[in-house]
Amino acid sequence: AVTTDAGCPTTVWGRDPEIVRSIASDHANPRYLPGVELPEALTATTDAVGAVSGADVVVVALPSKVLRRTVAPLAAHVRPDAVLVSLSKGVEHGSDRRMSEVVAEAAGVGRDRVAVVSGPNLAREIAARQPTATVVAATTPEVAEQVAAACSTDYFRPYTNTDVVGVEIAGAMKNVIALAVGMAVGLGMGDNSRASIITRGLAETARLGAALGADPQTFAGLAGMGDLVATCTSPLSRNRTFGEELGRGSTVEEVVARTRQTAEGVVSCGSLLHLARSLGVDVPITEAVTAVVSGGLRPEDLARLLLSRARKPEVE
Ligand SMILES: NC(=O)C1=CN([C@@H]2O[C@H](COP(=O)(O)OP(=O)(O)OC[C@H]3O[C@@H](n4cnc5c(N)ncnc54)[C@H](O)[C@@H]3O)[C@@H](O)[C@H]2O)C=CC1
Ligand SMILES: O=C(CO)COP(=O)(O)O
Repeated sequence: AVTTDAGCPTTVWGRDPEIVRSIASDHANPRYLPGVELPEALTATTDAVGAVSGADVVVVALPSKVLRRTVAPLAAHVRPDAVLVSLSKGVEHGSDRRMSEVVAEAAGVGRDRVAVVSGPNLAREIAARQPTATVVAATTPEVAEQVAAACSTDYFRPYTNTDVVGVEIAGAMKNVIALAVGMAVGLGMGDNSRASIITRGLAETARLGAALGADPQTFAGLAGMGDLVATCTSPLSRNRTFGEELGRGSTVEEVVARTRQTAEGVVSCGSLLHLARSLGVDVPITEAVTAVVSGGLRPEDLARLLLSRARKPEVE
């Protein structure tokens, strides 16, 4: 919808013929965006090859788990000069690859042709055209600017950045931190606990980013603090809501069974922990969340575990 509003003819691909028909004919997606009116100019198709063939920008908005296998069959149909854009927030299980790396590999294109859009961008609020800002990151300013121009509207303001690593690590980590905040809320903890987890979550995100060569300033920006605050404080966040249900006593399996959409933090906390350990980076909140998700720790023991760690300087 944003690219359509930005004046770019846009086609959405979907697997479910009923949803595709509804987007194309009724300008609505009652399953995912009830009550939202989509732009009349937005078209939709179940033909993925038709959707990507000829497109100069291909936007990939898939759960991290299915990204590689969904993009790979389309590789031969992507225009050689097309730019691919990843909206996905996670780290691939098994390879620890960032989403833009997975897109580049699956599509068989250079990393300089893959951009990332990430920021405080809850889908429902954007669909309702509520004002927000975001970050478009690409290895070159030219590609970032091309994508920014394609999604710039009077309610959606993109800022460009060439720190792809920082933007993606921030987007993946904030989901894990939102799970921890959700657990605290579900357990009845208040604003001090929430703010402490958000702030120390940002500290461990920046530490991991630094070890991967990210620009420290990215973490104070929209894709860092901005998205972290939006996700950790919004009832619209699937990750925070998932954490809340864990905090109230549900098991991971029970919440997964009840949830139709993806809570990426559950999928990627283990990979992020693995990545951090391989670099010798301390990520205590991610470690605790991974322990809860894998069944090795009860949410009610999470605070005690984090607070009993050895004292240390705030800034190291
Ligand atoms: N929903 C949101 O507010 C935002 C989501 N993101 C990120 O975007 C990514 C996608 O998120 P959502 O759209 O919310 O996820 P979702 O769980 O709603 O799924 C997105 C779409 O992928 C389709 N899909 C699922 N499995 C598939 C498969 N095997 N093959 C092809 N398509 C499949 C689903 O049918 C759905 O239409 C995630 O990484 C998320 O972190 C980023 C910013 C905001
Ligand atoms: O990434 C998001 C907002 O920027 C969406 O968060 P959730 O995946 O937790 O719903």
